Amino acid sequence: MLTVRAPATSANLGSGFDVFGAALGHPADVVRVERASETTISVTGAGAEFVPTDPSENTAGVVARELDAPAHIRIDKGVRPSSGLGSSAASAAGAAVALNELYDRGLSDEELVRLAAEGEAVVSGEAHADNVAPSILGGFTIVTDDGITTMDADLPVVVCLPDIVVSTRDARGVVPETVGMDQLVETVGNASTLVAGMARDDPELVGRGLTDPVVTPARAELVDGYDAVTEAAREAGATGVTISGAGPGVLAVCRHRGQRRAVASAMVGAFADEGVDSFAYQTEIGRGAEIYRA
Ligand SMILES: Nc1ncnc2c1ncn2[C@@H]1O[C@H](COP(=O)(O)OP(=O)(O)OP(=O)(O)O)[C@@H](O)[C@H]1O
Ligand SMILES: N[C@@H](CCO)C(=O)O
Repeated sequence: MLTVRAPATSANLGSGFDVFGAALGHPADVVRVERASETTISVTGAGAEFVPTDPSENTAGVVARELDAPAHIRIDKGVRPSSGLGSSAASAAGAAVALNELYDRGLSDEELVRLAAEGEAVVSGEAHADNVAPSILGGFTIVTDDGITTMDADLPVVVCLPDIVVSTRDARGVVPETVGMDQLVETVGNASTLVAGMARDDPELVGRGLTDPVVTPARAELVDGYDAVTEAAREAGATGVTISGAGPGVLAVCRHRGQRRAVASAMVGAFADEGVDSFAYQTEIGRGAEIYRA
């Protein structure tokens, strides 16, 4: 038996659609694996009722199949499904790290990310690595076809999770198929600013770099109260706000840890004013998946 904690993640970070991702200090999925002749899956925790236990439909089950590593897999969901916090990715990442260790396969970090991305494909239809990379590697990650770049980053954030469901499939459906040159230039500028900010642990630069003129405005239509919550977070001192992953989670970057409480309370209050219940995680960019009990 082996246990792995795989953290929630926030993909895109506004200007880095399908490229940027960051691991969060919490919440996390806990994945327990035990060798077996056939893979079985059981799921408990946040939103467990929405998670398939058929291994061919569960991201962790697909990882076991791809690695040819059958196991009894127990997933304790800390990351609510369809949250924008990389829920399905956390299970895939946890399973990849756990099964690699359980079966002593010796995969490299990059191979583990590719394997976990195959697990993700069962949910989104495509193998995205922008959530699984930070869940496995930790910190801030940049995923391109040519490889993965990782960076440690120390940044306080708040992620507010409204009680509405937005599936990644639906959120991808509203993304514009083309962009104008002005939007391209703005996006490149913001993405570059964000990377410089991550390298310097500078919340002002990261906050500025979260702005995105293309994907976030289209997706904001799917998140009731998004504009009001953004404004409230900024008024409470956040340097920047964006949709976390495909939504509906909303991520705000704070200047210092002590500010998170006020930002969290402002975001929850703004959602409440729109008639939406929500919960805010006061967290930070954190570590990747950890094997914490063998
Ligand atoms: N192990 C798993 N954990 C969570 N969801 C899973 C898992 N396996 C399959 N799913 C399915 O994946 C869907 C949730 O994934 P989705 O990508 O929509 O949300 P997310 O991972 O929270 O968001 P995002 O990728 O935007 O951060 C649900 O429909 C759920 O049934
Ligand atoms: N980059 C992906 C993350 C969610 O899987 C998206 O925003 O659609």
